[in-house]
Amino acid sequence: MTDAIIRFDKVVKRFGDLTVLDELDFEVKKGEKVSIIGPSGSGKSTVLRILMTLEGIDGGVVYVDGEPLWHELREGALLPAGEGHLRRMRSKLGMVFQQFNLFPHMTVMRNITEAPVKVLGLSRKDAHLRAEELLDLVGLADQAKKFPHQLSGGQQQRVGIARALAMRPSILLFDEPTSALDPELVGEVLTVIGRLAEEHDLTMLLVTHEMRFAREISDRVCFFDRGQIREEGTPEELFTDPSEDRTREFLKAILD
Ligand SMILES: Nc1ncnc2c1ncn2[C@@H]1O[C@H](COP(=O)(O)OP(=O)(O)OP(=O)(O)O)[C@@H](O)[C@H]1O
Repeated sequence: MTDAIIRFDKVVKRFGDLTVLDELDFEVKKGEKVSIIGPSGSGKSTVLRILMTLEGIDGGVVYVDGEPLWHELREGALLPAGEGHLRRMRSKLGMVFQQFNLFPHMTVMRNITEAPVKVLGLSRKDAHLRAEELLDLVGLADQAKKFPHQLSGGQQQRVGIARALAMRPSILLFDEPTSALDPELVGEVLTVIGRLAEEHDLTMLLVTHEMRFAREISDRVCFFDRGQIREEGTPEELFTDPSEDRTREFLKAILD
């Protein structure tokens, strides 16, 4: 038995001839905050996209909350999952995207309440009350009636975070949430993510090129290279005393 809420067990992912994940073993414990860093093209975003059921897998098994994500156990055999199973499993996870992905024609409030009403079946009133709490949490209580184009990138990303939280996921995934932002707007988004990291029950998995997050907020940092975890440890261990040459080279290039 393991207390992992996310477990990749020898997961293989290919795009044509390209093997992006090569029998990847990877675990995240409940409540843990984990950063994935590594060179471009090493498969970091693919890990998140598989968890969000946006990409299938070609081998191995992914477990979320103790259940196979891409498979269903039927009569003792692991068979490909049906749409109902995927939908149920997907509801455990929320994702914050690099490009915010807000609905441009909807107000901030509507962006946050739409899925809870349509997917979770919440009443408009309950969804609205919850959205107000979340807007407060991300420091945007006075922006509910605005449209995305009336907000800065940092504000849009904070709406993106509120929107993901509105679905009450137990796991929150972040795919380079600050890389589309002007440098002066990164801090406000990091502050909100840092606040969320104090929530013990929320599991967070973050792909980032922003070493401040990896350093300050995560319990564990994983260095990805060519579809494998080459090295992992606490931020202290990985940033101050990496044991692998590849990690050292990567950190030197990114921190110089
Ligand atoms: N839908 C796709 N079709 C074909 N190749 C893909 C697809 N998605 C990703 N890839 C390739 O898979 C590899 C891993 O992509 P992925 O986005 O996971 O990398 P990454 O580590 O997140 O990179 P980056 O830091 O640049 O975002 C890359 O070589 C990419 O070009």
